[in-house]
Amino acid sequence: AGVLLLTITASATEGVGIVLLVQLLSVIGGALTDNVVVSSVVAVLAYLGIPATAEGLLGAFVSLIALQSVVGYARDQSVARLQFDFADGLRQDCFEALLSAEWRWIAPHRPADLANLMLVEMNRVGLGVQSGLALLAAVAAALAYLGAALVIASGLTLVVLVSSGVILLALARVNREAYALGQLQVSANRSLLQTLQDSIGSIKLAKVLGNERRHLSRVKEAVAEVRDAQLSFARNSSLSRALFQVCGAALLALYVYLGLKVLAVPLPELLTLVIVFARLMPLLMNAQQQGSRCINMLPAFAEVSDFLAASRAARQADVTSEPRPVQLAQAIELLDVTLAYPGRDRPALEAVSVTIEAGKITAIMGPSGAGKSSLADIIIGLITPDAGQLLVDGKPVSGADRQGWMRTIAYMPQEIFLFPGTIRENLFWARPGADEASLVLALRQASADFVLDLPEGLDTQIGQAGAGLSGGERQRIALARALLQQPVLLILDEATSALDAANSARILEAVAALRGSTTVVLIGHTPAAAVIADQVLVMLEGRLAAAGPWAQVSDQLAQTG
Ligand SMILES: Nc1ncnc2c1ncn2[C@@H]1O[C@H](COP(=O)(O)OP(=O)(O)OP(=O)(O)O)[C@@H](O)[C@H]1O
Repeated sequence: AGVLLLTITASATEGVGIVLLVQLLSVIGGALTDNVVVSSVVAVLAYLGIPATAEGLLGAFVSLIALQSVVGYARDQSVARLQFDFADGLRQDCFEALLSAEWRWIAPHRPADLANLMLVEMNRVGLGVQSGLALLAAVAAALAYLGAALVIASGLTLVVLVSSGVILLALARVNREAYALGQLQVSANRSLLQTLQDSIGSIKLAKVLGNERRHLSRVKEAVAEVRDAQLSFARNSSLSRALFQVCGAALLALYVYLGLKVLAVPLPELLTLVIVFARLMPLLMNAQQQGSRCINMLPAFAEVSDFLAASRAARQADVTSEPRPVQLAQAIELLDVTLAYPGRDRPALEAVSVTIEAGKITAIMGPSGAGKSSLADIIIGLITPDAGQLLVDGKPVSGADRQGWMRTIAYMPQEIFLFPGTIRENLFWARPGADEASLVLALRQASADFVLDLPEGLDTQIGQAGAGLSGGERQRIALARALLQQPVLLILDEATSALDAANSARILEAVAALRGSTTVVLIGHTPAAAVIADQVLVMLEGRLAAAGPWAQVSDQLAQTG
């Protein structure tokens, strides 16, 4: 509302300025214009003690322009603030909606696409808002000029109005192209970010394989795609500006001719009209340019608002701010669980029923794609199965309990994440403000007490994503962080598969020591984990193929081949 008020005020000063100008010309020409608006302006000036002389009018004109500049300055500041407030607010809404969405909806999204949406497209939305407000300002100023022109010479102004409308209509095709180019820009931005992320993520591999040039040419292609979309839009803008200028000049010449020869408009008014139209044309041109920029940004806005609507529709139901922790005393059961991902012929899980006893270690094994991670996602409560149930101590985990159940679980994926900062800060993520003794105990339990021997101990800084530590060290710190949570259930999803035998054995030893106190689920391909497990579940093509102690299951597998 503030921006609108400032825009209207700035525009009104433009209109009044013109009226002052016509009055000035009348004074110079010696004939005062007999017009209600002009005489009102003169009356206001008289009230302010400013005489309707050349000096008085010139002084009023300069003061008015100064006022206009001050208001314009304030408006520009407000527009900039509004632009960022809008984009930042939308960014925050999108991120909140993303965090609150069901994992099943989030999982297929590529991180680079989400980053592109939150960074690049959101900035473009901000620029669109800026253009929209500039369009509003240009239209308001044009209306003020037109208002002043109507006061001075209504007939001629109507001709101007109609012909300006015709020019704008003629540019409709240019605007349609601006929209299509905006859509192209969205897909080009997305593919650039994706290509950059892939290439940066695989620099090490590129060096080893010696295919840096291939990466370079892929990035070059993606950059060229973005540049082409931007250049096409710049060409589109320049073309519309050039067309507008030529048509504007031709029309101005026509109006002056009509004013002089046909409508016999008095000279001071005609001169003022020339000024009005000479100022009006760039304003309308600016309005067209800003409008076209706004249209170009519309696909980015559509992308962002579609994403926001879809993530809100995928909102995890029954989210409460204070979830009740779910206790586990006897067993976790899956009953006839079936899960199918969209676009896949075969269900990822088909009628799977398993029991995981509390305090025991369960290993889920099977080849790649057998459904191990999907099974873990259902046990965690991240995904609700299409059919079947998750029971904890015989009670279904659904509604608000699902959130409470997730809070009691620690999950360690293969690609663990350490935040940049100290080891202590990383451990605090699991239990803020945990005392020294608990930290040391968790590190010992996770076989990560090497940390205590580092020169800076718990205050050792670790780089981005845990740089400066070996894979095994990172994994053990992550295990200590998971244990600090004092989880009811600990899930290690392929957590040792990237480690060497010695490191993997260390982690498994630490896990084996949890037997009796924590329920553990180990997911993996290797028998090493199965050996320490009380129970092994073997998955094959989405079905449970065997279940029991490793000795029994391995015999069964050997028999069936
Ligand atoms: N988000 C998803 N969208 C579509 N299909 C998926 C999705 N996640 C998994 N799948 C498919 O479901 C099946 C089971 O996948 P899952 O990740 O559970 O197997 P897995 O046994 O854990 O495999 P791996 O050992 O390779 O991690 C696979 O065919 C996989 O392609």
